[in-house]
Amino acid sequence: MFKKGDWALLLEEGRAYKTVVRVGSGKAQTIRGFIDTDALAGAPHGAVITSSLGVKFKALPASIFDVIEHRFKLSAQAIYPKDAVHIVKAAGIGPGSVVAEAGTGSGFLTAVLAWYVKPWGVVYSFDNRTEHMKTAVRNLEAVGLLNYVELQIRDVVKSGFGALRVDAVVLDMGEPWKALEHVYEILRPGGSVVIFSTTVEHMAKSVEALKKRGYVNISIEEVLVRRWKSILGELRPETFDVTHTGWIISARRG
Ligand SMILES: C[S@@+](CC[C@H](N)C(=O)[O-])C[C@H]1O[C@@H](n2cnc3c(N)ncnc32)[C@H](O)[C@@H]1O
Repeated sequence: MFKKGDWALLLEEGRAYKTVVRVGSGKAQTIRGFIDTDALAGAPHGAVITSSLGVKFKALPASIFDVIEHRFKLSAQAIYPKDAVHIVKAAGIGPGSVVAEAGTGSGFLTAVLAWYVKPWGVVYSFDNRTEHMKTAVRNLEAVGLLNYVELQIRDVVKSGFGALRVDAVVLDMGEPWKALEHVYEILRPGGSVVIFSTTVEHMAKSVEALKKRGYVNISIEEVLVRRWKSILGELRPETFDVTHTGWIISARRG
């Protein structure tokens, strides 16, 4: 049953349109008319709700990825979910992990990291720009994950990460190779560093710096996801899709 404050995924009946609304937040505007989200409070999962334009939606509990995709605000280029979950795997992150991240940006990746380290772990997340941090706070609050994140305004190239000891470090920032010296100081032996790079030049500099600093087990991976139409009689790849995002470079502190 939905309760006030839950996120609901609304699937238009018979069509591909979907959106996410917050239960009990009054009228929510969609391209199919207004939804009375108060009417969802107390309704069972799977209930049908009708918009002000008479369009019917099936309401299901939204996943963390539904909320990130439909409701997070963007103030810097964000990591796509396909890359975020692969970063989690590459860094060996799980419940209880202690992770440092730079930069926070809009907190898309931070939310995914926090989702995986909870309920015992923590994500220390750094950004040198206040305006991005404000967006991240708003996004993390929206999904109830702020308690698992320690945010700090800090230039990690100039000032490092402070006195931390972490299991993994994730870098999605300009010139991450310049932060690797500080990463080494906080990473426990055997811990993982993961760098997200969007260009070949960026990737080459990161790999070179990892080798120079003695990191081991360096690996470069790219996550390619091809979406297909799920309409019977039209089962084929989507015509338009995201083609390139970036490379995930991972290494261990030896
Ligand atoms: C591409 S965005 C990160 C997006 C984030 N991973 C997400 O999924 O929302 C890069 C961020 O790195 C921050 N940044 C760049 N250089 C930095 C530095 N030296 N120290 C800390 N943060 C830095 C920028 O301010 C920016 O917010």
